[in-house]
Amino acid sequence: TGSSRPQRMLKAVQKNATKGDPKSVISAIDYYCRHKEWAMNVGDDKGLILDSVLTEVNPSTALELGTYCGYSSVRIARLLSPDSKLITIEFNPAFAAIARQIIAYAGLQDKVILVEGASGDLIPKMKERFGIKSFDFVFLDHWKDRYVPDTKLLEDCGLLKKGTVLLADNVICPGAPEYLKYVRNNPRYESRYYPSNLEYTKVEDGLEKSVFLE
Ligand SMILES: O=C(NCCc1nnc(-c2ccc3[nH]cnc3c2)[nH]1)c1cc(-c2ccc(F)cc2)cc(O)c1O
Ligand SMILES: [Mg+2]
Repeated sequence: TGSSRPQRMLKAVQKNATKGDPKSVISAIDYYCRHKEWAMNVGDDKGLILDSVLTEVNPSTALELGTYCGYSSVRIARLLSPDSKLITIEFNPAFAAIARQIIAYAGLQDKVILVEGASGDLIPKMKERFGIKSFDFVFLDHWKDRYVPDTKLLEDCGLLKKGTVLLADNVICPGAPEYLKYVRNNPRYESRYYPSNLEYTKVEDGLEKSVFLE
């Protein structure tokens, strides 16, 4: 059997990036996915918005739902301060295996805790397993029909505090219409849409930033 798209992406990183240099890992993936083979990373355009929100929030504990190959894990972890941590949840073991290698290649394995499993099962275990009181930042980039149930679960598990920032990818394409309705009509959130484009394409997409108010 041949290689998979994530395996080819890892090869491109090992060939074109410098070990321990997160910026070169990000550029190698963006180059490969723009010129060789599209893949569902948040990408360079939306990545700049992710970077600016992260710099503003400067989270001590961040959560990512949907690791895929680790592109956004690297984008997030490279901007975290020394004792901060990113916990990233990935459902697909094959994706997780590649993501671990890409995160390690970037030299960020000490800042990233990659957990394999379903978000719905793992979110309620965050406190007991990782000693998390609450998250300062959550990046939603997993199955789009999980955005609402997992946001509600984070609320119910007391994992959001006043000022926690949720940033959701793909609210236009593939789209998360129920999520937009949920956060935009909810007095507990202050939401704002950041227009951009679907990674490596001219198709419209964007990020929704929602601040938890209580
Ligand atoms: O499906 C996406 N992302 C999700 C992957 C994932 N990686 N991990 C999970 C997970 C992780 C824990 C989970 N727990 C329960 N379900 C889970 C699912 N899901 C996605 C799709 C597109 C896309 C756009 C246009 C197209 F024509 C085709 C595709 C673009 C994007 O930026 C995406 O993020
Ligand atoms: Mg996405």
